Amino acid sequence: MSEPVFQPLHITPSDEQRAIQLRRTRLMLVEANAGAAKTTTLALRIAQALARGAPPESLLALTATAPAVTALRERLTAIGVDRSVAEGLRVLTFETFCLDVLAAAEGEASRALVTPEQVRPFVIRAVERAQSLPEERYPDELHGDARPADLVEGLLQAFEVLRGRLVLQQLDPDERLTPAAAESLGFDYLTLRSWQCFEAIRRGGHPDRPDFRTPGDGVHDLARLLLAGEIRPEDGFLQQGLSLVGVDEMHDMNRAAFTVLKALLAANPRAAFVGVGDRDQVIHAQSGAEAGFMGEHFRREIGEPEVLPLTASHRFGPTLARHAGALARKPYAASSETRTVVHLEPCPSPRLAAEYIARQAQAHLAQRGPATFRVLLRHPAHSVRIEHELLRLGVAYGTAGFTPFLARPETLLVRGLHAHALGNYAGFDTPERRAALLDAWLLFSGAGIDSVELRHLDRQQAQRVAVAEAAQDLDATRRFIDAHALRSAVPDARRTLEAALALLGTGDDDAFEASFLKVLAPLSLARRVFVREADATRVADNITQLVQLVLAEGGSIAAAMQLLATLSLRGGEVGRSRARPRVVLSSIEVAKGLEFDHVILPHLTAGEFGGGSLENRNLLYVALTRARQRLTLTFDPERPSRFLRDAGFLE
Ligand SMILES: Nc1ncnc2c1ncn2[C@@H]1O[C@H](COP(=O)(O)OP(=O)(O)OP(=O)(O)O)[C@@H](O)[C@H]1O
Repeated sequence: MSEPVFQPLHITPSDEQRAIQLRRTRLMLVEANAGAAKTTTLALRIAQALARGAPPESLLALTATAPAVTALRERLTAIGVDRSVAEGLRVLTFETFCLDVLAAAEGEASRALVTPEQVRPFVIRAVERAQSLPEERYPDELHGDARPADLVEGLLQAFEVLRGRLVLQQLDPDERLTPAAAESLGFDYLTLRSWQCFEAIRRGGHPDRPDFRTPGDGVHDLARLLLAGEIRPEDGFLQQGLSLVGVDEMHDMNRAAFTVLKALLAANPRAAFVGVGDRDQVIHAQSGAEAGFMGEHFRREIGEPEVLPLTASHRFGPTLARHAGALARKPYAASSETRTVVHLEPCPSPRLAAEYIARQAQAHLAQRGPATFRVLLRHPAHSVRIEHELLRLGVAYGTAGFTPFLARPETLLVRGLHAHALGNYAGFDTPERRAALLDAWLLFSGAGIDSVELRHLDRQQAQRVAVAEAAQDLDATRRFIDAHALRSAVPDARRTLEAALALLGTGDDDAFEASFLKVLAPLSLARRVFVREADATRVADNITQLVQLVLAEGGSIAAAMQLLATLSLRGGEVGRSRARPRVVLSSIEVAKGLEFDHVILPHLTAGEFGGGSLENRNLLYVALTRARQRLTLTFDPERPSRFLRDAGFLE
């Protein structure tokens, strides 16, 4: 009897796609260029399994990131898998999958610490513990000039690598850590001792589960427990009766995820495996992602896969394929009927670029078709001017991967300082808006809530209650700023904020232009709050962009602030509209795996897109290859990015 063959809607699969869809090989890998239909073909393979009668719960698709989950779900419904079936399928990030397995094994989920700011106190405690353990054999290796608080950023980065690469698991269990062993693992002794203490704090205190998990710890903990034999493939937690395991974006896999995959395949010997990826899209190398897991490691540790090709891009035409191929230095064919237009727009200043992009967005919306329009940004600070122009023109837009600039705490702080200095709270007319403003004040002032009535609550809850109460009316808001946000501020922050208030209180526009940024010192202000230097820099850049924008308005500072208040109200209305916005500004990371009819990639100017590192090149490669019909690149003609030449856009 011939078997049923799934027939997709809207597309006619190529012979290469059909081969992957129908092949019953146990292990299959597909390495292919962006847009060559990897995700679609994985979706076809899953749909084929359903057509053969596989129960939906026996199918599992895993990805490294949340955007890749969205992309695969979209493809499944696009090819005609019934929406209710598609929604019921397990398409998960490795992290979510592992957290589910751990919750089953441990009986209860551990609490999640998500931001570096939440993790910071534990890192500091870990360093202090490492430096004071009485049994330490190499105390001299652990004391330098830096204070533990100054080490946090570097340690968090190192911890991400240690987690993803399972570095300490490479040591013999009986081997003690020595400075020489640390060096052979590529880390300094203090980092590894601090990590051991951090892990002891994180995992101590409860016999069955860690006290908390940070992002990546789901995969890390499950991999660790598997390697230690504390959870075994045959224990049942991984035996899930699977008939198919698919992995999308497999180039983003690290050692920890690979360890879980290996155990999962061992626990489900009847499951076929299909992995798809593109080594030029590795953008998570900082957590140990390596294309080798779809190459030599796979062969050595899991088995010899059948490798099937997907040769040509179905997303865009030959011109864009040629540029993407030049950038990644590899052959790139296109079979798409689409003649993707590539347009270079020289923009001598960021302001001109923002105006150009906003006009393009406006023209796009005027067409009223279903086509999608996405502006992909290397840095969220680049969105400030663009959003400003969009708001001016009344263009409805959304953001993905970052907060709209008017809702960012640093924007609220600058507006709030001006409002407080002049007693004019225009734009802060609802309790929600005032609460957001007060949260921003508390964030940057470092002030805690010290109230006898709220002592029974933790810091976050106490802040929520106190802020909600103070935001009820304007007078209470004002009083709260004076009595809490300023008076209980950490001394440095208080001095800075009071100086900024004094400057703004003069109403002197020349003084604002000459000294506001000097007085506010955004980078120092942000460094007090954020652990990662990159976050502090981003926030400081946003403040600088905002101040430049206020100055560029040309009129008085008060009028510019009033305009921001008006635009903020308008932005709020846009945000409340239920329709899916057809113009979206996003980071490149969250656009991975997705595609749009018109993509604009601004600021391909020297120094703006990051250096010529492999990570930046891969980010650009991902960004370019999101376009279907039109790709627009803006750049300063005096200082074009070297990538424009590498990709053959410029001679
Ligand atoms: N046989 C086909 N005919 C026409 N279009 C197709 C066909 N197969 C896939 N496509 C279309 O090609 C586009 C790219 O497919 P897909 O997103 O699966 O590529 P990908 O290789 O996963 O891309 P990326 O690496 O960027 O994630 C989609 O719009 C998809 O609908």
